[in-house]
Amino acid sequence: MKTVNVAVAVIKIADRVLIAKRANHQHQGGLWEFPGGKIEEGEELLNALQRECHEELDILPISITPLTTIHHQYPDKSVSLHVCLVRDYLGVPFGKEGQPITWAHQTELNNFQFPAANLEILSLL
Ligand SMILES: Nc1nc2c([nH]c(=O)n2[C@@H]2O[C@H](COP(=O)(O)OP(=O)(O)OP(=O)(O)O)[C@@H](O)[C@H]2O)c(=O)[nH]1
Repeated sequence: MKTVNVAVAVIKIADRVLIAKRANHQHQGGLWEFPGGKIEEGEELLNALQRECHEELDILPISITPLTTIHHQYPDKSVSLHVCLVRDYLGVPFGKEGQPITWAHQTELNNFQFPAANLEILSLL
């Protein structure tokens, strides 16, 4: 199965993390996620991360640090999540694609349902 490379932004300001709800029709739909999306052919990770944050949230991350890479096999899809920590950005985030977003306190992240691949990310925060 072909692996999909995904840029994932953990946007963390003080003790709060920005999460978004995936639309029902999407892969792993209805679950909460960190903003991001597929890295295009020949695209650099940081560029993909900035592009996705602009497309989904209307912000431009300006402080980006690689956090980890997670390889996960779903029954129908294989993904490599290239996770970066964003500590600063320009703009005011909103769900540009109509998706609900929220700033969750890091201690309450366990109350939200995430895709299985995200459990490892949550353990790092
Ligand atoms: N953005 C994002 N994707 C995630 C997370 N965790 C996780 O398993 N994924 C998986 O990564 C894959 C790519 O994400 P995506 O669906 O947002 O990418 P996209 O918008 O470019 O593609 P699409 O057009 O297929 O929806 C999906 O299979 C999704 O289920 C996460 O926290 N954030």
